[in-house]
Amino acid sequence: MSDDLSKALAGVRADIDRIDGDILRLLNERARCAQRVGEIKAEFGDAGFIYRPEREAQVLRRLQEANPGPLPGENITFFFREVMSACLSLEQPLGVAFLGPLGTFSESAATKHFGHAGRLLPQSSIDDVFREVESGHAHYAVVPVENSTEGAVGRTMDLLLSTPLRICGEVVLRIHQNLLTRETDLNAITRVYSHAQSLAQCHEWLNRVLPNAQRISVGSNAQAAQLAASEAGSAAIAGEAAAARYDLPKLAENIEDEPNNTTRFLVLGKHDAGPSGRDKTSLIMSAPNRTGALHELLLPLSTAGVSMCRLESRPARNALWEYVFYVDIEGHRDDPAVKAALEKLSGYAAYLKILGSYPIAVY
Ligand SMILES: O=C(O)C(=O)C[C@]1(C(=O)O)C=C[C@@H](O)C=C1
Repeated sequence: MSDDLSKALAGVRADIDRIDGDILRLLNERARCAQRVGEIKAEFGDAGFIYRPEREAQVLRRLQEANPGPLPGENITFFFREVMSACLSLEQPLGVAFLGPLGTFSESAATKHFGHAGRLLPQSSIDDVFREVESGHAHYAVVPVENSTEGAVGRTMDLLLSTPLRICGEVVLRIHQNLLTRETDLNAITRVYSHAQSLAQCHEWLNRVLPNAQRISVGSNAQAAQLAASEAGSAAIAGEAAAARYDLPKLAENIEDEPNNTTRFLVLGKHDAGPSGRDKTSLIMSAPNRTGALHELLLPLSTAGVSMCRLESRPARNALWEYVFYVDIEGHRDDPAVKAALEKLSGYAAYLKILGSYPIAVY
């Protein structure tokens, strides 16, 4: 290194060292504030629910708006989620259940939302994820609910019908699929393992590039990666997290057919969230079995000026050819317009369950 270069770098590096020192001091000062918040919650008998999704969403939105750059807003969100995760763990370390094994997109969604200080509790089925929180073994659950290419996740939708848990947040994750294998030549691949949804998301790519490989559906794409890591001639379709976890090279990247492939996850706990200013409310309802009943059911929403952002129907399971409707609306259940619409709705609906109000995902 030339002397001039060393001198020029030393000056800027001294600035970086000084700034890092300031950041370190400020981070710990912030952590002490969070500890104090925890003590205040305890003093006021409010220690049960340390995690405050509405407050976290407000913090992240404010910082995104205030961000002058050059760091992109997405990075700011990532850093501050980690900061809040670390601060929260000083108040109370959170156990977060999700569909395992480690390396699934559900794990990525759980860490994206709760940061790395959360205690990850991988489960072997979506039923177990719900049970883990219902029984009090975990504080929160993160479950996939819909994918932009493949639609609703049926098991999650069905379990929402009967669970006492509440939705307190949502996580939106861009899904990039990769072909993971120890093989170095596509021609050597005779079997491709993945979760059925991931196989479907890469259907056209597989038809084009590996038309003769057998497609084998397994419980999760992390499990697929485990299999591909141990069997010659096999590959897995899975995400970055599985590639890193099982040390599998990527022979092809971003092989999903739909470039905007995105999955929405729900955060479930024993409470919903307070109003954050930009919220959603999720409901399940059923209409009486007569002409125009669904129209009547949705009318209170439009007359109150409440926007509907999602409507899905599913078989009621307890009666043939009867359906329940899953509806997401904009706003918090405490907002006057939403409150009025829900009151009206409860008069029309044969069945109405409010799953929770929660902040719209920040990313
Ligand atoms: O404001 C609170 O209630 C806190 O507990 C502090 C804090 C934070 O670090 O900003 C931590 C955890 C909560 O989920 C929300 C925010």
